[in-house]
Formats: sequence, C-alpha cells, structure tokens
Amino acid sequence: MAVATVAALLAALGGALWLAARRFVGPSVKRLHRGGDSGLMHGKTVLITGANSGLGRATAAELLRLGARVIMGCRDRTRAEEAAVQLRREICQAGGPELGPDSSGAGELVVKELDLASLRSVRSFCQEVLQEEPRLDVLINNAGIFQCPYMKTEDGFEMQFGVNHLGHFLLTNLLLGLLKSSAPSRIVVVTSKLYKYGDINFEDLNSEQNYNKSFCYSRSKLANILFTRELARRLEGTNVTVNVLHPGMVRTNLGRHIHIPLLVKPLFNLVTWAFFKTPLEGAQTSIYLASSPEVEGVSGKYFGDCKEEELLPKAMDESVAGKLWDVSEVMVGILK
Ligand SMILES: NC(=O)C1=CN([C@@H]2O[C@H](COP(=O)(O)OP(=O)(O)OC[C@H]3O[C@@H](n4cnc5c(N)ncnc54)[C@H](OP(=O)(O)O)[C@@H]3O)[C@@H](O)[C@H]2O)C=CC1
Ligand SMILES: CC1=C(/C=C/C(C)=C/C=C/C(C)=C/C=O)C(C)(C)CCC1
Repeated sequence: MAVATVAALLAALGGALWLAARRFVGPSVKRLHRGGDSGLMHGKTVLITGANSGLGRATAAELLRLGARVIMGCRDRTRAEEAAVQLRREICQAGGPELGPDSSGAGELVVKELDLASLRSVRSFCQEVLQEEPRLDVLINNAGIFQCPYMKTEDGFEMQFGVNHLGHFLLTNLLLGLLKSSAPSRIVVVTSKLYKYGDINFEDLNSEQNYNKSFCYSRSKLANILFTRELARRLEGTNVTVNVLHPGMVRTNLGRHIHIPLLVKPLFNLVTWAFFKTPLEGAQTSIYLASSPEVEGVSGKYFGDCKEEELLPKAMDESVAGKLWDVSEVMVGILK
C-alpha cells in the first residue's frame, strides 16, 4: 500500500515537472514588438470587440502600448471599465506612456457598450462611433462565445451564430463607410481552427431542428472565414484590407460554458497552463495583422502564428460565401 502511494506521488511529481518544463522550455510565440516601436500605432484608432477579456484584452494592451487610440466594444460596462483601469495601470507600471486625451504621443482607451447578441445594440453602438470618431483605422472582430447551451439572441438567432457571425457582420457593414474614408485601413477577424468541423447548413441556421453546441461553434467560425473572403472580394481597390486568423489554443475565459467536474479541475488547469498559450502569446497574430507594415495591402488571407496558412476547400467556396453574405444581409435587415 505504502509503495503504491509513494509511486503515485512520484508519478504525479514527475508529471508536474514535465508539464512545467514544457511550459518554460517548449516552443512559445515570441512577442512581436519590443520597446523600440512604441509609436507604431500613434494617430490610429482601433476598435476591438470583446476587449475586456482574454485575447481582446491582450490585443488592446499591446496596441495601446504602441500608441493607438483603442475603443473597447464590450457588452458589460462594469467589466469593461474594470479592465480599462487595470490596463492603464499595467501600462503605467511598465513605464509606458501616460494615458489620456491630453497627453500627446500616448495611447488612449475608450469604453463603449456593445452587445453583439442584440442588433439594436450593434446599431446604437455604430451610431455613437460614427458620430464621435472622425476615423477608424483598424476594426478587430474578436468577441466570441463558445459552446453555450441552446440560447437565442434578442433577435431570435442561435447564440453562437448570432454573436460570432451575425453581430459582427452587421457591425462591420455599418462601419465600412468610416473604414473606407480612413483608408488605408484594416479589418481583422478572429476565427478558430475548429472551423474544420463546421458546415453552413442554410436550411437550419438557427439550429431549431437540431442543436449541437460544438457544430454550431465550428459553423460560426467557418462563417467568419467565408465572411472575410467575400468581404475582401467586395473591398478590392478600396485600400481597406480584411484578413482572418486563428490564435491557437489559448488559456482564456472562453471555456466558461464547459462543465468540468470539481475534482478534475486542478488537473485541467495544469494541462491548460502547460499546453495552452497565454493571452499575450495568443494575441500576437491579431496584433501583427492590425499593425505590421509587412501585411500592408494583403487581403483575404488566413493566418496562424503570424504566418499565412492554407484553408480547407470548404472555407474557400465562393458560392457558399456569396450565399452566406446574401442570407446574412436579410437576417440582420440591411438588404438594400
Ligand atoms: N481561447 C482560445 O483557445 C481560442 C479563442 N478563439 C477565439 O478568440 C476570440 C476571443 O476569445 P477569448 O479571448 O479566448 O475568450 P474570452 O471569453 O476571454 O473573451 C471573449 C470576449 O467576447 C465577449 N463577448 C461574448 N459575447 C459577447 C456579446 N454578446 N457581445 C459582446 N461581446 C461579447 C466577452 O465578453 P464578456 O467578458 O462580457 O463575456 C469577452 O470579452 C473568440 O472569437 C474565440 O472564438 C479561437 C480559437 C481558440
Ligand atoms: C474549460 C475551462 C477553461 C478554459 C477553456 C478554454 C480556454 C477553452 C478553449 C477553447 C478553444 C480552444 C476554442 C477554439 O476555438 C479555463 C478557463 C482554463 C478554466 C477551467 C475550465
């Protein structure tokens, strides 16, 4: 008995050491920007959806550090204000620029309410942005919801498709005029490698006949890619580019709807800590596409770890992309 206990303890210790070694010695994504280029985004306005948490928060922090005026589009004002206070504090502690509208050469943070599960909220958010912002250089469609139980948005759409695709579809369309008048400008879309397991089943986009939470997430992420490719085609010659990226597996709050038994949680936390990227590592491709001179003029491409990657044929199907665009216009009520 005692031997078995000691063996189990040694195995656990060995496993923990191996995971720790993997975390610190294993490959990790390098940070793109170092102290030297802190003015790269000076004079540029960036709008990030879901900027209070995870990848969006890390993207906001870095673009702020690079001098951008960052608009955080968030559904919960309290959570967003808290994140903004922390971000300002972190940048100041790291010796970054003083943040605020009065300080020249400094990034600035603005919090605005945006619930992508409500077309009314998207419309009033855009109205406010169009009234208050003279320019918009980068739009980052980052917010997302993952494998929630069956829920509908305010307008009756299946939640994952509604937030991840339709909300961003309306948002982007309403801000296109401002992006065009600010050109050269960029749109960055955050998808997932899990798009591979999705299909655009036009006959049941609201999943009323059958709801599979994994399929619906994958479908919404496939929609993000098809949207990007169709938009890139429509934007040819405008000097507005749009690219899509997957961040890899990142330790964020995205898994909030996944139920993990209490006893397994510590092990799960250890595994995600060892194998998942940190939010700052995961955000590098978003930051790259938003700010790097290397991708100036590049449009309609799919990226991972700051490099272009191949897509499956189903994500490059122009007829599905065109049909999805037309159906989405009807669903969000912007059919001309
Ligand atoms: N983490 C990962 O491993 C991966 C993430 N991704 C993608 O990355 C993106 C960012 O996710 P991540 O940072 O991981 O997850 P988080 O849950 O940490 O962040 C998601 C953000 O989206 C916001 N959001 C959710 N629903 C809405 C809504 N209705 N209206 C406005 N904002 C909303 C959340 O707001 P709130 O905090 O108020 O809930 C939060 O700010 C997502 O698009 C996700 O699909 C892709 C592949 C892997
Ligand atoms: C489940 C869970 C977590 C994280 C889950 C994540 C990060 C899921 C990632 C999903 C992916 C890879 C989506 C791809 O598109 C936490 C927050 C560690 C806490 C414990 C429960």
